[in-house]
Amino acid sequence: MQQYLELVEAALSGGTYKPNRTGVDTVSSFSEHYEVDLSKGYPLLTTKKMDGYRWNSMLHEVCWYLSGQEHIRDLREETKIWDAWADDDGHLDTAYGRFWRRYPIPAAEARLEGESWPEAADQWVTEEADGRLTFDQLQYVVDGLSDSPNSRRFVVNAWHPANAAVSTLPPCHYTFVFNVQGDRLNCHLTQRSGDIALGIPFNIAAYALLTTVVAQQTGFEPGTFAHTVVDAHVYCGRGDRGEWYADNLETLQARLADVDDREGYLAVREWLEAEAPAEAEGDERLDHVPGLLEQLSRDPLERPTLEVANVSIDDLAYEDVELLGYESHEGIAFSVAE
Ligand SMILES: Nc1nc(=O)c2c([nH]1)NC[C@@H]1CN(c3ccc(C(=O)N[C@@H](CCC(=O)O)C(=O)O)cc3)CN21
Ligand SMILES: O=c1ccn([C@H]2C[C@H](O)[C@@H](COP(=O)(O)O)O2)c(=O)[nH]1
Repeated sequence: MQQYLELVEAALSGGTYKPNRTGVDTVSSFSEHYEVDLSKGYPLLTTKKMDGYRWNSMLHEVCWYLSGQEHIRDLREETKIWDAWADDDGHLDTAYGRFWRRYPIPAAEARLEGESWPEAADQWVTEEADGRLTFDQLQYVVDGLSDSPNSRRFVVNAWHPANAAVSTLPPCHYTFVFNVQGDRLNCHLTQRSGDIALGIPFNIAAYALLTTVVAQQTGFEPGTFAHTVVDAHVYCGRGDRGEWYADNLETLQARLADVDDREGYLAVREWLEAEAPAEAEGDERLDHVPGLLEQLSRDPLERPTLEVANVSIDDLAYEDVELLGYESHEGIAFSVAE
């Protein structure tokens, strides 16, 4: 997908050096945006291998979101990608699916005079085992798309400000809006923070799949996936390796400006590996820049397609989604900054 390569190129060429809470530094760019037409195929990256275990992780992650579970006890049987952020019981402080499917409704005593809130018996409201009321934002949107497709209120929000202020990892992709134009269902995702090498390829695949599923369930064609990433960053390593970029980013960017064909990115990578201090033992591949330069040197291949069984968002399971006609370049290993 050319748009992804342009995102990588934009962040590396225009970004600034930015340390952050993880201790793994970044090259970061503000407010990157791109759009993908889903009618032209499924935007699973082809410039690195995304089928096999990566596809498995991504698809189980989407099924976990749809489940509305607040824990990863089922998800961690299938993939380790969320393990580092959960406790031994599988509790996770990041509420994606839980807020999509079970957003908290204020208790009766917390409501102000004149405010409108649904009651326990109302549509899309669940009375939880302990009596709390929650709201199913995703089902509300799916039903609304069928009943009043021209509505401009199809917002699903995973951000709760008070929770986000104390959460160990508040949601990164925190709000999305569906919007119908003609027979096309479009989806706009806003992400506050995006790990370009590891997180974003999964995020693109997940929301393109979600849009395809919701379109199928509501009788629309999958339209455009639009993605805004507020802090779009490339991790560039820990310690001396990360700090090297503080002094050398300008030179790297001058070299990138001189690249005039894909091969040229490999020469930049060679220069970087010769100049930058080696990554310390245990920190290998926390610098994502070399791997992304390798990716920039590769030509995107034809997009695959998706075949999704006709099942509701409640029932969607791993076996219901098939990836067809996928071919890719080799996999690239990156380590995750915790
Ligand atoms: N730094 C960072 N980047 C992220 O993308 C990220 C976080 N933290 N924290 C929370 C979640 C967890 N996510 C992750 C975590 C790990 C991989 C990862 O290691 N991906 C490997 C494949 C691993 C596998 O499927 O088992 C890859 O090569 O894509 C991807 C997304 C996305 N999020
Ligand atoms: O779906 C996801 C989840 C997480 N990320 C990345 C973005 C950041 O690199 C980290 C989160 O760190 P913060 O300090 O909370 O921003 O995880 C992603 O890209 N996609």
